[in-house]
Amino acid sequence: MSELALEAEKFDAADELAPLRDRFVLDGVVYLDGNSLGALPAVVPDRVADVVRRQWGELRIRSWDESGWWTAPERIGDRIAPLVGAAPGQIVVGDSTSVNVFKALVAAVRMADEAGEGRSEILVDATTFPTDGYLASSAARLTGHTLCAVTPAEVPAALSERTAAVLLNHVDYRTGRLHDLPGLTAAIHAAGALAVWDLCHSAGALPVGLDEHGVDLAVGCTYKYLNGGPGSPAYLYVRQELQSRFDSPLPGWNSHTDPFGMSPSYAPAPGALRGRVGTPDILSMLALEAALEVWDGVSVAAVRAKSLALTDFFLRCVRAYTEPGRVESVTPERHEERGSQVALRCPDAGAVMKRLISRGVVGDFRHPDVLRFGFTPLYVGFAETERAARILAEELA
Ligand SMILES: Cc1ncc(COP(=O)(O)O)c(C=O)c1O
Ligand SMILES: Nc1c(O)cccc1C(=O)C[C@H](N)C(=O)O
Repeated sequence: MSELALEAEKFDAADELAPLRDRFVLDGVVYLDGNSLGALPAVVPDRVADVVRRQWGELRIRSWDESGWWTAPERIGDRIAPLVGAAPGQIVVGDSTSVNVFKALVAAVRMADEAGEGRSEILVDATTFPTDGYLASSAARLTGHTLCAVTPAEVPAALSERTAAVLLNHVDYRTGRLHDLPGLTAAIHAAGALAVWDLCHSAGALPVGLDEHGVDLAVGCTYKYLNGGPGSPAYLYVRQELQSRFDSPLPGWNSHTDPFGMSPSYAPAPGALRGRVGTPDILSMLALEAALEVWDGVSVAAVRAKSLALTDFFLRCVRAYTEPGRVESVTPERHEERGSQVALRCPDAGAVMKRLISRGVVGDFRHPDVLRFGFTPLYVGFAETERAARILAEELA
């Protein structure tokens, strides 16, 4: 056994999160793709069966009240809140991340407009996951603002008295770079603008501190590190002090203060409920609620510590096993700048990832030349991390 393999055994033996793996349905595959689709939590299948057979099949319409269907978006939002550092009453679950990006950004721009300072520009992360960029462009056209794409590092210099809102990714989906949410939020506020953060690649992998850092609005998906399942609903955070000014661009009847009053005129509900739109997708939403039970008793700080240990160890193994220069890591070395993934560049990344998957090491290929490995500390261990690096080196040889 190699020295690194022995080291991995010691790390696994000392890993206080290791028992959590039993809360998931996993096989012998090394699953390093939880940043695209989290693994299935073991409680989910029976819960979904109960929702379908009993709540829907037997209680039928009564379940909107008796099974808590109607209030699921805010109840599950409160379950996500501690994972992203938010007090209750500020998060609703529903719709996709894309839709929530639109709601959050347009609402932010409307708040800025309302202040009457003539702020005419939106800044968007030039390195963003594409959907945010497309939606920012549409939001800018709809609100009559100009859109300026800058990298997160360029944001402080790009801010001005013209800036209305800034849309940023907390962790870059391609490189795994963790951006400075506290520092950038403070800079955005100092310029008098609003900060909207996309937490898709950070929530469930590291502490976010939404309340602590005064983030204005945030969105995120639940199918990555929150393991909610394919297409599980996303969430929208609206800071409490801003909720009364949150003017949704999608004011559906579910966000009406009296939905069953069936009034022809719209009057928004108080609080985070304003972020709701239409009827929630109950099957996905209750699968997510069950999935969130894996977090019972788990500290995000411990998850972060293990995530950094795993990514450090993977980088060490890759360097030890792979011919120098064969791959180049585009993931920052500094812990303060690293999310929960390692991204390695090589010209034949697409073909290499196909071979890796066929050998039971599942990561992602991201266009044009990135091998992406996501580390979900709740179920990934050190021995399999070493094995992944060893098989990768064989495939790169
Ligand atoms: C940063 C980021 N934003 C948004 C999305 C997509 O959101 P949606 O769930 O709407 O497809 C993803 C991944 O799919 C993402 O990585
Ligand atoms: N949402 C996805 C999907 O529906 C199919 C395949 C992948 C995804 C993803 O989530 C991709 C992911 N956001 C990424 O960072 O690449």
